Amino acid sequence: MSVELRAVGVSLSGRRILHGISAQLSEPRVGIVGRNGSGKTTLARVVAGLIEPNDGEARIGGLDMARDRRAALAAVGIIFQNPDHQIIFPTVLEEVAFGLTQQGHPPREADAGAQAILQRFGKAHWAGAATHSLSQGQKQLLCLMSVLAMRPGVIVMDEPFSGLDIPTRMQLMRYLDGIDAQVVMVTHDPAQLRGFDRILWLEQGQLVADGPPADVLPHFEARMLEWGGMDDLAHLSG
Ligand SMILES: Nc1ncnc2c1ncn2[C@@H]1O[C@H](COP(=O)(O)OP(=O)(O)OP(=O)(O)O)[C@@H](O)[C@H]1O
Repeated sequence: MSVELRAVGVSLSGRRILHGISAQLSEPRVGIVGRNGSGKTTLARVVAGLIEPNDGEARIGGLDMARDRRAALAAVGIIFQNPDHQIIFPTVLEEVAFGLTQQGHPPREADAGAQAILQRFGKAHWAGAATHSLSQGQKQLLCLMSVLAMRPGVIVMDEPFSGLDIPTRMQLMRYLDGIDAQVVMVTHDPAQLRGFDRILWLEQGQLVADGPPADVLPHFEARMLEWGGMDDLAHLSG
């Protein structure tokens, strides 16, 4: 699977948010870093097909995700920062089965698929559990299992570990290690990108660096520390 961004430009509410982003992403683990407001979430939503670019195009496996929603449902899974915005069903099994039903699987098949993924993660006993009773980390794992049940080629994650304590984060990162799908992950924490293959660094909606972590992250961290030492918060509006 490969994500292809060709001169992607996005305007929201009349404001230019992304400018001419081009990248062909075929590496298994791709990180997107940048300051608050640099356009990371917008780019992640473009990759997932949730935003159609005003200019250029975004494709996965040659298909335009924003125009072909059926293909998008099969090709790309999405995990957001807050699992509470994603979970809609009262029980774990219903939540996991929902995506499979949406993909067109009949109910019994969807239930079997949901059971299988719970089993794979050693969580078969969660099937009847109330989703609202889960901890934040458990909810995020539920989202991950729900997405994996749909067997996407690409998983887009937007700050998936913020708000989780260190052991929970480490555990979820270990789960990620074992996943075959390509992962495109937005974060501003370089520590979460250990083992990644490629990093895109966005500033003010433009790609300012693109390469292996060893090349990009030291510059990114140095720049963040440099900016952190300055009083520039007053300039962030606009
Ligand atoms: N629907 C919208 N309408 C207008 N402007 C928007 C909209 N959504 C985002 N923006 C603006 O686009 C810019 C980029 O936002 P985006 O959420 O993509 O950045 P980000 O890098 O993910 O930020 P953060 O790290 O704070 O989540 C910000 O200035 C934001 O205010």
